Amino acid sequence: MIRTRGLAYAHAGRSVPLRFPDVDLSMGQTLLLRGPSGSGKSTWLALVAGLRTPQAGQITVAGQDLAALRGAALDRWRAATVGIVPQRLHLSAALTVADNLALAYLAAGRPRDNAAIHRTLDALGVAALGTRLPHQLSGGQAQRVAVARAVLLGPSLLVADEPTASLDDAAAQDTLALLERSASLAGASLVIATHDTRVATALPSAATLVLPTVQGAAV
Ligand SMILES: Nc1ncnc2c1ncn2[C@@H]1O[C@H](COP(=O)(O)OP(=O)(O)OP(=O)(O)O)[C@@H](O)[C@H]1O
Repeated sequence: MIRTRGLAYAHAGRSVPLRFPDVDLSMGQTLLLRGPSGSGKSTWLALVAGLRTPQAGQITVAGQDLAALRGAALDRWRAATVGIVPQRLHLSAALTVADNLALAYLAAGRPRDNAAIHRTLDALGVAALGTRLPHQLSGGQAQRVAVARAVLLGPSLLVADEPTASLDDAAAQDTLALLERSASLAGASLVIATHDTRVATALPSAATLVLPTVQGAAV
C-alpha cells in the first residue's frame, strides 16, 4: 500500500536533506511514525500524501507512483485517496460543518453526496453538528469532524499528525479508537505520526518506524 525507496527531502534553506528509511506497509496495516521533534515525521507524511515532492527516491501509494502525477491530477488523486487529519483542524469559518465537509468532493472533482456526509458524521457520533459553524464546536467535536472529513471519500490511506498531543488519557484513547475504527470502516491503512508513548501502548499490533535524530537540525 505504501512503498518508499531512498527518500530524501531538503526543506528550503536546508543544505543537509532529511533521509528516510525505506517503508513497506500492507493494505489495512497501521504504522506509527515515531522519532524526536525535528526528525521529519510531518515531512514524511507530506511526502507520502503527495503534498511535497522528494528530491530523491520513489513513493508508491495504493499502486500509484507519485512521481507520475503533477498539478491538478495529483490534487485529485490526493483528495480521493488520502484522508489527512492535520495537527490543527482548518475549517472555513463562514461555512457549516456539512458545507466544510462538502469541499472534499469539490477537491476530488466529484458531485456532493449529502447522504454520505450525514452517514459519516453519524458514524463518528456527531450527526447533529452538520448545521453548526466551526466556532460552535468543542475541541473534541472538532476532532471528530476532522476525522469525518478525512474518511468521507473512503480513502485508501488515513494519516494523522500528532492526534493525541495535548489530550488527556481518556480523550487520547477515544481519538485512537476513532482513528482505528474509521480506517477499518474505510478499509484504509493508517499512519500516525507521534512522539506520544501512549499511542504505541494503545496500538500494540501497529508497525513502527522510528526516525533518527537529525544531526545539526534546528528544531
Ligand atoms: N517549511 C520548512 N522550512 C524549513 N525547514 C523546515 C520546514 N518544515 C520543517 N522544517 C525542518 O525540517 C525538519 C523536520 O521537520 P518536521 O516538522 O518534519 O519534523 P517532526 O518530526 O514532525 O517534528 P515535530 O515532532 O516537532 O512536529 C526540522 O529540522 C524542521 O525545522
